[in-house]
Amino acid sequence: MPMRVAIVPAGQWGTALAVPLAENGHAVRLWLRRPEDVDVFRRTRTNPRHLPGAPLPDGVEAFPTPEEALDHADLVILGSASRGLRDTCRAIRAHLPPGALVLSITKGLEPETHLRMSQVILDELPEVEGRLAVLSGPNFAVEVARRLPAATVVAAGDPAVAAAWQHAFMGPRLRVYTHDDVLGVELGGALKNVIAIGVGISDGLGAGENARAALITRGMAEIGRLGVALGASPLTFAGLSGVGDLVLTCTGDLSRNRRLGLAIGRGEAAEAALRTLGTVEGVPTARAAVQLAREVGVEMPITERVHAVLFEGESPAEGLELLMGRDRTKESWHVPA
Ligand SMILES: NC(=O)C1=CN([C@@H]2O[C@H](COP(=O)(O)OP(=O)(O)OC[C@H]3O[C@@H](n4cnc5c(N)ncnc54)[C@H](O)[C@@H]3O)[C@@H](O)[C@H]2O)C=CC1
Ligand SMILES: O=C(CO)COP(=O)(O)O
Repeated sequence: MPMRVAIVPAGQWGTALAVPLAENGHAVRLWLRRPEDVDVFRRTRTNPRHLPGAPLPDGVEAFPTPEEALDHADLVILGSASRGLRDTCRAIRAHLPPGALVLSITKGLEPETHLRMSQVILDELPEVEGRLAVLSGPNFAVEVARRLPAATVVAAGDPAVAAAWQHAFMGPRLRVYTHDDVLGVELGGALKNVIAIGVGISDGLGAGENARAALITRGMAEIGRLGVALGASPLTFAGLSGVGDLVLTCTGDLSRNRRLGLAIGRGEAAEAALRTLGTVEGVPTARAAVQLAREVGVEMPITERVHAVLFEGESPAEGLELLMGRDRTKESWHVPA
């Protein structure tokens, strides 16, 4: 049955997700935060600020206010970067249709509170408890918008909620799997961005392909270690939202996190790279992840080094040397009792 879907706000990822939804016959409304972007959309049917060169199908409309975008919505997608998610929740609260299902597509941890994105949403919008799901997986927005084949995961506490989103999105170009481990799915999507910065740094330094594979694999180990300590199921990290997204982001040059790392590894200024790249979620997430890992007493050596390079003036070469010089250990996801 065709539904009304609001994407609030629609950045690169939210705009791309309008494509499979509209192709499934749903009426999609985008909230574009700058009114001039709405004018451009109405003339060109594109969102050039966030997703240039990707014309959107009939059935997608753009509006300058959340109120208009959310009017009679059955399904609501929160599409902000992590830094704007709280403000987004506050901006939509008064206009959120009662009973609408809500989906988080944001990958990150809040630096000040270490909360996952679904926890931030519930903090601001407690009334959506039971109606909230998260989507995460190996998905570059530009490829989804170009209708290249992709697979992703929707996780929710209530299987019927996850199934509703699966039904809304699933089509010939997008496979959607459901999951019940919200914590594990969200952590995989958030923490892999930090490792992708690390792999980019290593590649930018010219450390080689052996180093890249080692960082990806040991990165998975430390993500799993933190995840399990926090209560996630270890097998979640073997799935699309875990190793799937980690591999994509660490190896795909479309990744902004990887590209930030590449720039740093080549000796370029991080600030300049960040200005060009825009949203790079691994930066704020690195802060939260390091503190969270210390709080629960698990080691995240790669995340620690990325944090030190980003925020403590450590050089990429020093970071690599420190990783290589760590004490001998066994290969495990060992979590202290
Ligand atoms: N672009 C991609 O390929 C994918 C992105 N994601 C995730 O989706 C999330 C959004 O990323 P993109 O759409 O790529 O970023 P983007 O930079 O294209 O869009 C960010 C959106 O957040 C809004 N925003 C930024 N600061 C805000 C604030 N202070 N208050 C309210 N709104 C604010 C912007 O207006 C824009 O609509 C990120 O967490 C990212 O990790 C997930 C999968 C794929
Ligand atoms: O999450 C993503 C791919 O799954 C997008 O990666 P970047 O945010 O690094 O571009």
